[in-house]
Amino acid sequence: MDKGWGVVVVAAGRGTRMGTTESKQFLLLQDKPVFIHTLEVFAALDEMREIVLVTGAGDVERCLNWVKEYHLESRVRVIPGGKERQHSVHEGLKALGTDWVLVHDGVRPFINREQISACMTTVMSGGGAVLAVPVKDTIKQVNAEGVVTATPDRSSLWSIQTPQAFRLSALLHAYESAEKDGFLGTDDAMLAERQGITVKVVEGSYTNIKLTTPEDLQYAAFLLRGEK
Ligand SMILES: Nc1ccn([C@@H]2O[C@H](COP(=O)(O)OP(=O)(O)OP(=O)(O)O)[C@@H](O)[C@H]2O)c(=O)n1
Ligand SMILES: C[C@](O)(CO)[C@H](O)COP(=O)(O)O
Repeated sequence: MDKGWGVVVVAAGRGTRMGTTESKQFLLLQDKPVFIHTLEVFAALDEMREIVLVTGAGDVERCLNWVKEYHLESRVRVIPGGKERQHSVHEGLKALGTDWVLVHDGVRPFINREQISACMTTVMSGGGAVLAVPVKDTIKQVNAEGVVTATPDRSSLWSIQTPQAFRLSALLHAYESAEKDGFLGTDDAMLAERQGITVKVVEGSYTNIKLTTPEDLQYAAFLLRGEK
């Protein structure tokens, strides 16, 4: 029997680039913590059998309190993460018992049901599926002296987002292999690609931003006024 879908929502980072005292996943947008906005999107999907929130060891308790405050306790488990995003995702994957998994950044609160469904549909035809948008700027490779060394063809460049969808067993294997080899990637697909897994992009939206630097907060507030 198919054990369905689970999602790992990672929210164990420190948000160094945001520069706020409070970690960015706990900042309030319209009086609600960023990660709660994110969780609510997944919790509203009936097909999401398991939802695991991964947060800092010292934040588990307050996350559980928020989860209760927003009536998500029957849907969401909270576990501690690790030093890097990859370690946090790995902990989340180990906590799941589903056949399929989505990995999503807790600090991407503008994900929507249609984009999640598109990733789920795509991955079920094989390999992996990641939400992404074509890059809009010209991209240049620049060396340590600030000199341009290459201008890659923009038509083949995509900016990669989350969710990233896989068969759980395949992604777990990729994570174990990366750990054994001491390989650290910046997204989940990189680890799958190392295993020869074909990863497809699913065209998403430029509004599925990752809250990373301070100006993202103003844009997020603007988006929220229009969307929610
Ligand atoms: N050890 C870590 C590091 C990151 N993340 C999560 O991974 C997502 C994307 O990471 P990023 O934007 O880099 O978050 P931070 O690591 O918090 O930011 P920074 O690199 O600026 O410190 C975030 O939801 C973040 O909480 C995590 O769960 N565990
Ligand atoms: C996974 C990710 O959000 C895809 O864009 C991104 O790679 C996370 O990277 P970061 O270095 O943790 O910001």
